[in-house]
Amino acid sequence: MRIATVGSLLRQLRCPYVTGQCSTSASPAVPRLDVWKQGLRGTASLPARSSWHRTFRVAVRNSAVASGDSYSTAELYRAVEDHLGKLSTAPSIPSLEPVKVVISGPSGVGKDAVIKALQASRPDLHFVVTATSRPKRPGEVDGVDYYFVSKEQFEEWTRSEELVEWALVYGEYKGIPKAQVLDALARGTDVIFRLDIQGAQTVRRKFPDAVSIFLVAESEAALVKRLIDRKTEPMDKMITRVETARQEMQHIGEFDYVVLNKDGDLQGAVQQIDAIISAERHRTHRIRWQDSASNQPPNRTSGPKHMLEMQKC
Ligand SMILES: Nc1ncnc2c1ncn2[C@@H]1O[C@H](COP(=O)(O)OP(=O)(O)OP(=O)(O)O)[C@@H](O)[C@H]1O
Repeated sequence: MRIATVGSLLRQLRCPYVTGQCSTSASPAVPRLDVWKQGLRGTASLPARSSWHRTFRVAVRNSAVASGDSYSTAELYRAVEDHLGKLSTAPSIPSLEPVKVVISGPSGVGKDAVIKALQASRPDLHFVVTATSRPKRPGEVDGVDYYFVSKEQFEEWTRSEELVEWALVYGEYKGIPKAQVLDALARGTDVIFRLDIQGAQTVRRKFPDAVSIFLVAESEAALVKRLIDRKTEPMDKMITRVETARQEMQHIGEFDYVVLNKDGDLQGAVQQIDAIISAERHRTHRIRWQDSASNQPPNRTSGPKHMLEMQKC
């Protein structure tokens, strides 16, 4: 039996030096290259369903020997490096650009409820804490649900441009302090914004790559029932909210996704939002390639000359 190293075999099998026949086998599971060169016959089997550099087996036979031989993983790994140059151990995904997610929808649809439930299941996300001048509702915690600040303090922040966005909504200020957002993004943490329609428009203008989700109830009637049950608004304010909600529904088309927050199925809405965030996290344009100024994956196609030659056969 005549045994060659994989490297030397492949060198011998290079197509330009082959005299005689060069063909791939008919079996799609194990493409095979049969080569005759003078007195030597070589067979390279390339298992197609596994990572070829780990399982690549080469049996070399001269015309007198019927069976092949196999090599250890380390030998094969070395042979592959021999052939293609040093294999890179750099991570395939160096790092990912964090996702900015805007969750919006009409008043009473359940933005706060959804975000609270999402917080419990996704502690890895940064949930932007909005600052507001409205009074605290029972059960709300300063710094957790909102930063509750005075109108004077809020106006001072707007003057010193310390807010990503802000608005006067139903006579109260609401806005997002800048520092927490920039800090989270710098740490590579995904950021979730909870915003009304107006705020969502501003944030999308400032962060055009933000992913926006519009939350809806199953009907206008269901939305009003939620507002009534919440017992936080007097009748005149509630009517204003419902009127505004009608106008806000016209903006659905500006958003990337719509999620139904069905009555009694808060978790269903949370799961859908979770799935959207996960999918968005895996978009290829979020990969930050560190070894290229153009943010492109490194080019590793220059090495495998023999493989390319084999494919040409
Ligand atoms: N899927 C649901 N099923 C039943 N009730 C819900 C659901 N989602 C939210 N709610 C209830 O509806 C009411 C309104 O929800 P929430 O306060 O979260 O709305 P919101 O969109 O944040 O409103 P606003 O913009 O006015 O602050 C709350 O009492 C909440 O508990």
